[in-house]
Amino acid sequence: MQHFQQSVYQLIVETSTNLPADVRRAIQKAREQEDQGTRSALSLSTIANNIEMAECNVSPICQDTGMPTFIVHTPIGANQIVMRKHILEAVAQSTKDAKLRTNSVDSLTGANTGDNLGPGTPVIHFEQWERDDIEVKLILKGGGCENKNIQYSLPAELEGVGKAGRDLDGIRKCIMHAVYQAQGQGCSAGFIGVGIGGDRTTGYELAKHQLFRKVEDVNPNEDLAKLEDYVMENANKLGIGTMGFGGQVTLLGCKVGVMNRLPASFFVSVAYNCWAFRRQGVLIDAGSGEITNWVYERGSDLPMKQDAPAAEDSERREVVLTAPISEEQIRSLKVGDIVIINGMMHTGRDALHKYLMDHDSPVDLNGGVIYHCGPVMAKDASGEWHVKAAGPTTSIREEPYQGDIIKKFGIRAVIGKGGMGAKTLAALQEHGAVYLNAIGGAAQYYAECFKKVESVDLMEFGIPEAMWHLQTEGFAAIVTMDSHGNSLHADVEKDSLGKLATFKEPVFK
Ligand SMILES: O=C(O)C[C@H](O)C(=O)O
Ligand code: SF4
Repeated sequence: MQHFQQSVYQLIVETSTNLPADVRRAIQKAREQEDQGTRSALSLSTIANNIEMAECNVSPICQDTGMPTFIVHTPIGANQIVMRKHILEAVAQSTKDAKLRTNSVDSLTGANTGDNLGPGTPVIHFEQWERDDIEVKLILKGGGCENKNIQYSLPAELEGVGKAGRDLDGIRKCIMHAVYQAQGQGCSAGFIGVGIGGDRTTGYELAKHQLFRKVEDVNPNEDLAKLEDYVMENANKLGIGTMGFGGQVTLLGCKVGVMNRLPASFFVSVAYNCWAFRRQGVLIDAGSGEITNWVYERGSDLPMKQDAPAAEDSERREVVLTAPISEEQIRSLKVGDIVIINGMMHTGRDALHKYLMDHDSPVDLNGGVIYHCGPVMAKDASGEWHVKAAGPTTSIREEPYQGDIIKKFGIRAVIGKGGMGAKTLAALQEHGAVYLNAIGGAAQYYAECFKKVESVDLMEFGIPEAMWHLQTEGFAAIVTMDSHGNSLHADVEKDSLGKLATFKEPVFK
């Protein structure tokens, strides 16, 4: 077992930096289905580029490397205590090497352990099997899509689709609703794992286990196979599209599992996974600890097709802005414009927004740009910081604070993903600011725009939550909420709710 730790390390690096071939094929297919030249199609091209960049840079596809969750099958009699120790060491090492973000945070104090180890993290499940080798599977599921998981207790009355009973048709309605409620916030197009039955805990566990199925497999249960096909065909009619920009492809995969339940309970649990569907596995020789095979076809076998330059779209304006930005420049922007940002950008997410409510900002934010982002950073030998992965985080979490902070500090642009709510929209209008949607998960693509790390404040919040001051060049994002009261997110949500309602009539009797 000399090489076991190194094998697990290799698995972590591969999972974080190289999407497997079945996931790549699903994304490739989505690109073929999406209308060319639309916002969703352009975003899918960026996603495809980002996948290639991550593989080439051996750096995280998305900065949120999620909750590392291992499922380990061992031969009878194998020493699981030693294996656990090696897995923890491999996790700490890959964090140190910036292959994983420092993602383990004390829930009460907010302190980041800095090595991804702590109570409950990582998650390791051991199971024995009657084979001589070891199998280690790993999923890195990010927090943003985890927040879009949902559990239904049937019977229920659901927005859009109405009554959902304790039968296959009720389950169908739950799944359609689950895709709708995620909107673009979990970085659609996504994959869903569904668990029918169990209790609240095992239902979710079953749902997550479905994510380990290969994208192209067929459910052995005929009813569930039909349900999966139905969802794959119809969820895309909701029109949510990539990142919630509207479009033809909203869902890339649907896998449903079933287990028994208690007479009183009927749970339908849905695990939503973003397009950055990072899961891989290895078979390991129990004697040497060396990898003998990969469980999922590796991504390197299927390069993502690169696009010819996108066709000119006369409807879409491209505006270059250098921070600090004036109110006049902002007022001239409208939903749909592409903005290219140069100059200084400041990261800020959950801890910073709460902090700024009753503290001064460490730097002048007048005319400034706030980026909802928790990057992966690495320090070189000379002590200089470098951005290793830096896509946007889900902005809606800052909704309680954002409007007040924009006005208090004179911020002109907020960049994030998934959109924000009515309070922020009103503040954008009142103060003269915009919300720009960046492409979630495109962490390598955006990291390249940060030419220099100027400085950092509030490091006591930990690397992802600190306020990084970044010299930026050519950061492209789309205006999805402008200073005239328009919100693409509100429009897509309303439109998709209307579409959801068309799935109200029974299908499985
Ligand atoms: O934590 C992050 O950086 C992103 C998160 O996964 C999100 O989708 O909001
Ligand atoms: S930012 Fe998007 S792609 Fe990255 S983990 Fe979160 S949901 Fe997934």
